Amino acid sequence: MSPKTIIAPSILAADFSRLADEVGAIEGAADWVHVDVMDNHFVPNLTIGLPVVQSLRKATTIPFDVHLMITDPERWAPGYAEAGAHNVTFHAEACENPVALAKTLRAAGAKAGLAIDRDTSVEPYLELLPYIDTVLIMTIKAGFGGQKFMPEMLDKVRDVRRRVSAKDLSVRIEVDGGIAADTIAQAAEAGADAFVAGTAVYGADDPAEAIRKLRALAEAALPSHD
Ligand SMILES: O=C(CO)[C@H](O)[C@H](O)COP(=O)(O)O
Repeated sequence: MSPKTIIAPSILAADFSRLADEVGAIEGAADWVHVDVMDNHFVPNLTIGLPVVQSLRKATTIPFDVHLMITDPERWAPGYAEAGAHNVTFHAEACENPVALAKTLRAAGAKAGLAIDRDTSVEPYLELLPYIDTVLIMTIKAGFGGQKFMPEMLDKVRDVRRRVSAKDLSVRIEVDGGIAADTIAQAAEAGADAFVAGTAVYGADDPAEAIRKLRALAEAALPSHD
């Protein structure tokens, strides 16, 4: 059975020279490792790509939650599924046919995620929910860690949660950007059940303890979706 709440630390805030150790520090505490892939086209920042993900996959048993902030996800996303990613999330703004790509990812053995950036309305994508496994709502503008959480993005979370409940769908609602001890409860109350946290985990003295605290705060605030 899947856990009620997913905490997914983002390695964007980790020390890239010691990635295997940084992932080791959250083993046993994190549900997923969130891997931010940026191409300096879709977003004005450049991080890591497939070779690093393939190597890091061998260093941990924690499922990978790959977030592709790239153009042309149709070309690259299947490779991450083949590399063993649990979820592969691509951006709605970068993809012409999200349902087709979701099918390809599922056929390659991964869950399919659809990400919605700050300036994109979620409304046109609600009808696609039956075809995807995770909706990732950006609570910042995609591209950089350490930004301030935008509570106004939570209306999108509420809209998705309403549709998921109304249609009795099995879709995770993930939030990403500025998630920390002082913001996670609001996101959980709005209906999120998966939480990406970079700075709040890797900026803490004890990343595993930071995850436990975030989980407790989220679960205390989580409404019942039954
Ligand atoms: O997708 C991202 C940036 O585009 C990161 O996952 C996100 O910013 C997490 O970092 P932080 O918790 O520090 O905000």
